[in-house]
Amino acid sequence: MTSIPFIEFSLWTAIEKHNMEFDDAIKMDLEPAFFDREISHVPNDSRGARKIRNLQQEAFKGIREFSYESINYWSLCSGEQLQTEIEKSYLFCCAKMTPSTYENQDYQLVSKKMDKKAYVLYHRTSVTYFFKFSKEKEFDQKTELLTGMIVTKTNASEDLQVLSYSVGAHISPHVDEMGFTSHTNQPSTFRIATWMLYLNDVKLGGETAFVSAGVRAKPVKGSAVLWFNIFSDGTTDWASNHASCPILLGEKWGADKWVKYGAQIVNRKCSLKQGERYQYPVNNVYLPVPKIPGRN
Ligand SMILES: O=C(O)CCC(=O)C(=O)O
Ligand SMILES: [Fe+2]
Repeated sequence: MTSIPFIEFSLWTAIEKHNMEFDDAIKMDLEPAFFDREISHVPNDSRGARKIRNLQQEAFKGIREFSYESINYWSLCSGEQLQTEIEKSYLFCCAKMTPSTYENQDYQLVSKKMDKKAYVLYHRTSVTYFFKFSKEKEFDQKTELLTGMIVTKTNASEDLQVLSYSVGAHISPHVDEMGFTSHTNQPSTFRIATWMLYLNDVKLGGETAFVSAGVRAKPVKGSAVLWFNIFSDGTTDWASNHASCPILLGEKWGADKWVKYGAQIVNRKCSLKQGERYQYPVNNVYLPVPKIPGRN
């Protein structure tokens, strides 16, 4: 049987080894795995880790380019405010719903169907599972109502993907759709938009961090975030680059509904210009489209 002193010894050895390597490496692009060190305040934490993090954060403050995605990732996850007032004013509430009419029903719809066929990937330490909702249109109809997009038609959206995160789990920065940027799949299958639901309240951490847009969404049970992944010419919009911050306390449950490009063609015009963002009406008024730093 393993003794407590042996576990303690192993733990301290691991921490020391980690710190030594960390201080040697002087990494400019830290992996998210290093991220929670600052927050959990591991005793004898590496001084190098703290110093580098603070220096980087100071140096790259406000620069939200692709190459600084890790820095922006921890900054957002640590609670830093990266958006300007003008940028903040572009965010709006799609629909005001009372939690009782909306979130409870979705939560039940989801939990009723859960089974064990979930999987984990390295850069996503959450567990994910796709539901077969082919016969249940109720959820898709609600999504349609709330997003103003076409969701219920055949091939208009993917099956709901449910995500479950335990303590420490995270998803690294990524985009949900590469569009014409990297592959030659049928454009109709592109994930034009992501509609992400939060199914529980997370005690600490677990925010969705938009590393390029410089904003994070706190998981609040019954709320959802909608964002577009591609420009109207079908190429990647790197402003949609996002991640899930590590869970520090509690657990996180979420669900992604990916809406497809093909089905939207009737009410969303293609653009003749490169890199143009979609415009969509809020209370029948078309809002200005913000310029957000992307990859280039
Ligand atoms: O859980 C989150 O906040 C983000 C999830 C996500 O990015 C994804 O499933 O693609
Ligand atoms: Fe994603």
